[in-house]
Amino acid sequence: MQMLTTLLRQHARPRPRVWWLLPLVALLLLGSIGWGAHRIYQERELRYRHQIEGGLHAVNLLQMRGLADWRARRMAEAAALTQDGLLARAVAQWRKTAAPEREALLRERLLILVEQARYTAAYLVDVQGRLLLQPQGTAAGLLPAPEQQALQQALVQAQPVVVELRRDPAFAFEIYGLLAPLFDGDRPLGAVWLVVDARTTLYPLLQTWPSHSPSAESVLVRRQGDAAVALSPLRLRGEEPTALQLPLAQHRRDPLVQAVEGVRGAFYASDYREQEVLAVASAVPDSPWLLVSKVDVADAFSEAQRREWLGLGLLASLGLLLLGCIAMLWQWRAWQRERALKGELERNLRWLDNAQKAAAVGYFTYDTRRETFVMSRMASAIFGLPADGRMTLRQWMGLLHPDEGAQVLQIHGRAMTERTPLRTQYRIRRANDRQERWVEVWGEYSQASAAEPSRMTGTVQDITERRHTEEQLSRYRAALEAQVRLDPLTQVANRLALHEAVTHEWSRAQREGTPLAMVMMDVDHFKAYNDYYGHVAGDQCLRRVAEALSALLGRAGDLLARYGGEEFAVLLPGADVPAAMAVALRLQDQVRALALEHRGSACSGIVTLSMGVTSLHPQQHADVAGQEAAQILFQQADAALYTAKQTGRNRVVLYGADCMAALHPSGWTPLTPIEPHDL
Ligand SMILES: Nc1nc2c(ncn2[C@@H]2O[C@H](COP(=O)(O)OP(=O)(O)OP(=O)(O)O)[C@@H](O)[C@H]2O)c(=O)[nH]1
Repeated sequence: MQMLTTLLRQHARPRPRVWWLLPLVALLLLGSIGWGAHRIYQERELRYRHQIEGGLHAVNLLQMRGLADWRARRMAEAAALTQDGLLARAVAQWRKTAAPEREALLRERLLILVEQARYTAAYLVDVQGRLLLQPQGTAAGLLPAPEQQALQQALVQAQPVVVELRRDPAFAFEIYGLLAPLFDGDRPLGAVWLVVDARTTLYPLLQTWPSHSPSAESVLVRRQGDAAVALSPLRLRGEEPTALQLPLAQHRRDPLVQAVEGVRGAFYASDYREQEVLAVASAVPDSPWLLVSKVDVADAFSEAQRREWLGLGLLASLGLLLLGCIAMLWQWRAWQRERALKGELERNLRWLDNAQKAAAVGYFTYDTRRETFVMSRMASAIFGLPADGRMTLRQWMGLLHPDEGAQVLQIHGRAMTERTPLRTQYRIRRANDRQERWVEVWGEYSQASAAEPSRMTGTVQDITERRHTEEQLSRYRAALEAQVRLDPLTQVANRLALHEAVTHEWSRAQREGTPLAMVMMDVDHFKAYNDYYGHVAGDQCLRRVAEALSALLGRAGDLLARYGGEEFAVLLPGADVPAAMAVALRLQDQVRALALEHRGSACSGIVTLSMGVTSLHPQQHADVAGQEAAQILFQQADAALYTAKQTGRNRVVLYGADCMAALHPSGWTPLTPIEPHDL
């Protein structure tokens, strides 16, 4: 116990106040979330950078390789021309004798070069750089200065020489030139000048980008004195390719200048538009050119982010789709479960309804706070209400039978206050047809908690038919009871009724201290009557005697009974000996007054009675109980009757000691009591 108290005290002790720690914890939490978000942002940015730099590097490398391959292929084609002995002999012969068929042959050869190898132009030139032939016919004029220089170099080196990309007034576009020298043995014959349009063959190599970024482009750049000369195909700007000349000293931060200055790989710079760009620079093998691929930083990042968002969006969409599918599946299963439950509930309700109908029992709940009944269909039908299952307290009170309304309310009120089960039957007037019906209500009040309203749940049963049957049964039983105590011939009480009355009246006599008298009587010579007049007449005689006797007895409590055969007895509560004798004599006179002829009688010509009279007083028989008193009364009256018979009949004898001696000469013997089943 002590331990419990200690524990309770510990439990009840106020806890330390830590509320001031909460803002600190919240601040720390916020700080760590912010720091985490910053770290994630930094990591993401770094990842973007690596991703973009890697992508740009790959593009630059691919384009540079494309350029190198392209140049190598052109050089190989030019070398093949130099080594073509047939071509050299044909040129030598044509130069010796300019026959038209030889010229046509050479023109054909030049045409094949233009069409198959996709050169813009192909010229045959002599060793001085004079233009001799082209696919369309003879040509006139001199090689431009750079090509002239390249021709001399080619003739000296006996191998093709490239004239790098440049602008020439004779062409409307940047050109790339090749001079393939021709020799007849060791004797130089001239050369084939191959002209390439950079726009159609070279620039497309720089325009292959995996991105739609508008600022992404690749530029060819080379040093020319103190300037960087750049050729940009201007991939997506819809403009003519431009050639830029950037003085090195003025554009130090420009990516093209930096590339010319020797920077390689990926680097960040600011271009001629003052935009921050990411650039990758690499040298094109076997050429003075550098390839610079660049993209605006903002543009590249937004594109990478867009790609990531696209991926994320795709993932999120897939996730949502999956969630949607799961939700639909869950919903479908819930719907299936609900449908099964509903089915089962409906089956149960139907079963309950049928059971209620079969038993004519309805159930209800009464809410004491709302003063409303919620009932089953059967209960509504019993009260004669619509099947919506609702009934207010006022409605219910209106249905109660006016004779019992107050009593029913009292019974309900008591059950509610004392929380005792309610078992009651009362009458109602049905709401729909105002028919009077009996109902039996069983209910119990309950209350889940103090906050909840108390409610009564119970059953109501229409017992009208049962009540009617019970009433009929009780009437029938009462009639049967009466029949059991009635003599069928004379319609007066029988021996059983007499015995019950004697016991009952003796108890009353004892209570009230009053006497109780008995007169026993017997029709004289009745055997002779039967013998003379027949049994039917005998029955009739007995009926007339009984009628006469009952007509005389008018006092409440006086009882005439047929004791057996032609014997009658009269019980006289409150009668002492004189009063009993007076009644007996009057009875005798009454029968005599009938003057029923009796030719067989030895004592008179009419029907007469012999009577024995006795009266007991509780004062003299204080300890005698009902059964015993009845025995004494019957015995004494019978003894007196016996004496009356013995002494000549047609007389009244009062019981006395001599009567008993006469009745039982060998001594007194108590009479056996008469029980109802003896009848
Ligand atoms: N008709 C008719 N006769 C009955 C009835 N009950 C008894 N008896 C007859 O009543 C007669 C009674 O005869 P007893 O007991 O010899 O007596 P008694 O002939 O009246 O002679 P005492 O009583 O000595 O005067 C019998 O013959 C019975 O058959 C009855 O209900 N109807």
